[in-house]
Amino acid sequence: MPWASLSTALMKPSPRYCRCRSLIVAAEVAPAIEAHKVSFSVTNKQGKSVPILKNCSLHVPPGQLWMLLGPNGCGKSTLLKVLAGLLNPSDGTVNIKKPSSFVFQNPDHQVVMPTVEADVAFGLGKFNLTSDEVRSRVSEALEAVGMLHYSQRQIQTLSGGQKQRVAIAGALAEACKVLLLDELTTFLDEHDQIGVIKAVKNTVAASGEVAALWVTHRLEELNYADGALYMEDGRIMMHGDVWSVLSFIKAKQVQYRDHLHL
Ligand SMILES: Nc1ncnc2c1ncn2[C@@H]1O[C@H](COP(=O)(O)OP(=O)(O)OP(=O)(O)O)[C@@H](O)[C@H]1O
Repeated sequence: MPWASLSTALMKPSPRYCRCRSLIVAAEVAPAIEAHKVSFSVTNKQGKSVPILKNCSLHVPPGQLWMLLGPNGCGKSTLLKVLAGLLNPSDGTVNIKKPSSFVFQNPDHQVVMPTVEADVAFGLGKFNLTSDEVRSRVSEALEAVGMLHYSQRQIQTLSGGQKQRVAIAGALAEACKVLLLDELTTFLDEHDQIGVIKAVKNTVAASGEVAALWVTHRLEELNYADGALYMEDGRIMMHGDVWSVLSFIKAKQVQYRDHLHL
């Protein structure tokens, strides 16, 4: 999707964008997500190495929600997979607080058990917890994403956004420190979209230690971000406070329109 076709509705500054002080304070804290000069290449059918990620460096402090933006095919999902350890970088280093959890785009691929409660408890089997401990972790996680009232509901009766929130609760129940979220709102209507993003924002802010990196195409979602990254052609072009990144994107859109003589 070219940037000129993206929503420009939220190009005005808002108090949420003025997080410079919190960013400076956060910079003194060890990042929850850190990548240093990460590159990733694939080998094509001709045996030639094709670079997908080029020298990407980033850091996300604990207790913050950051967004990763950029045009289609620039490498956002690949970067998220490298951060999650699903792909090995060709070069560079990744440091992520553990446990971390990757939540995918399609809500129907996230949930595996028949009821909400059973689904959130599903990943806890490996921890050797008592049933009281499991119940307490499941309730706290569902409460965090605003889904406690749904604990006995059949999964198939939930909306897409509610399924995403259950998937996030599953990660929280496992005490994950990092949430890597790949275009969660793509298949959701506006109401569900806002519900999921608020659940993540509130969870991250209330925990003070969970960090989330959220891939999106929707500029309006930046309203909820503490910081942002903008990628193009496998490179991170901007990394910092939301207002600076938005200004950068806006300048890009103007350049693009001028180029097309619009
Ligand atoms: N295994 C692979 N083999 C060959 N090319 C790949 C592979 N994985 C990713 N790519 C290419 O790398 C580029 C980046 O893909 P990626 O899915 O990370 O982009 P993206 O920014 O997430 O895109 P979108 O916004 O469309 O989801 C694309 O050109 C894609 O075709």
